[in-house]
Amino acid sequence: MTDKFISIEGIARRYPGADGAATTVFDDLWLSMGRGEFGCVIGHSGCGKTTVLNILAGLDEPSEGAVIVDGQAIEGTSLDRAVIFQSHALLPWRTVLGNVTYAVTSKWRKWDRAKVKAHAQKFIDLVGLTGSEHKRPSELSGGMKQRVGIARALSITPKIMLMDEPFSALDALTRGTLQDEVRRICLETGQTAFMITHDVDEAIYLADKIFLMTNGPGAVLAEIVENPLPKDRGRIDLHRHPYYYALRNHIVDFLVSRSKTFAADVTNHDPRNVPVVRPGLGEPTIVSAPNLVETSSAQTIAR
Ligand SMILES: Nc1ncnc2c1ncn2[C@@H]1O[C@H](COP(=O)(O)OP(=O)(O)OP(=O)(O)O)[C@@H](O)[C@H]1O
Repeated sequence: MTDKFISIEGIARRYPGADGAATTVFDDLWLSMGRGEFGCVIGHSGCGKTTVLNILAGLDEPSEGAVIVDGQAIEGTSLDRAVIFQSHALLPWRTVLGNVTYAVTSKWRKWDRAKVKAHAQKFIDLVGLTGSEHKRPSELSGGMKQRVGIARALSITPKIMLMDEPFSALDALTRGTLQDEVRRICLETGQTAFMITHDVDEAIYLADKIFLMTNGPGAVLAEIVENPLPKDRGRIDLHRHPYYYALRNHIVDFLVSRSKTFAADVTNHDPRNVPVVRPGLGEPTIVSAPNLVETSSAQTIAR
C-alpha cells in the first residue's frame, strides 16, 4: 500500500491568453509519493515542471485540483516545505553561518543564540562547509553557495525538500559531489524530496520514482517510472548495473519521441491511473492498476 505523504490530486494550471482564451500548461495531474521517497520530474521545457514545484511549495496555486501533504491541503508557503533553487538565493550581506541561522531563527523564534548556532553548525558540517562559516557568498564558489542553500533548506528540518534543477549551473565535478551529498543526506535522514532535472543520469542516480511529463501546452503526466536499481547504487558505476541501459533508454526514448506524440498515440490515457513502469532486462514491467504490477514473475512487484 502506498503511503500518500504527498498527494497531488487533479491539478491543472491555466493562464489567460492574449485572445482572452485560457492556455492550459498542464491538466488533470495526479501523483503521489510516500514518506522518504525521492521523486524526480522530467519533461521538456515549458511542460510545467517549475509550476508544479511552485504549487507544491505554496508559491503558486493550481487553477483546479488540490495538493495534500501529510494529510493537509497546502495553503501558501510553509517552513515544512523548503525550496532549493538553481540560483542559490542567499543573503549576500550575511555569512554562511548567518544565512543558515536566519532560516533556523525563522522556524524556532524562541531559541537562544547558542542553540540556533549549534543547530546551524550541524547542517553546515553535514554539507561539508566546516571552516567556511564566516565567509560571505561573494567569497564562495558556485558549488559552495549551493551547499549553503542545501544546509539552509535542511536546517529547518522540512517535511519535503523541493529542488528546481539545483545542480544545473555547476561544473560536472561539483555536480557529482553534490549529488552524492544530497543522496547520502536523504538516505540518512529519510528526507522526502521532489526534484526537477533535465539530466537523465541524475534522475536515475537520485530518484526512486521518475515522473515523465509530455510536452506543453496541455501537458499530462504520461508515466511513472519506478527505479529498478538497488538502493545502494553508486554514481560512478551506475552504468554497470544490468538494468541501467534499459532504464536510461526508456526515459530517453520518451523524451525524444513519445513526449511529443503522446496525445495522438495514447487515446485511452487515464490521468488518475497513470501507468507505472519498471524498466528491467527485458520489456518494461507495466502496472496498469494501482494494486498490482505484472509481467514476468521475476519482476512482479506489489505497490
Ligand atoms: N505568469 C505566467 N503567465 C503566463 N504564462 C506563464 C506564467 N508563468 C509560466 N507560464 C507558462 O507556463 C509554462 C510552463 O512554465 P514552467 O516554468 O513551469 O515550465 P518548465 O517545464 O519548468 O520549463 P523549463 O524546463 O524551461 O524550466 C510556460 O509555457 C510558461 O510560459
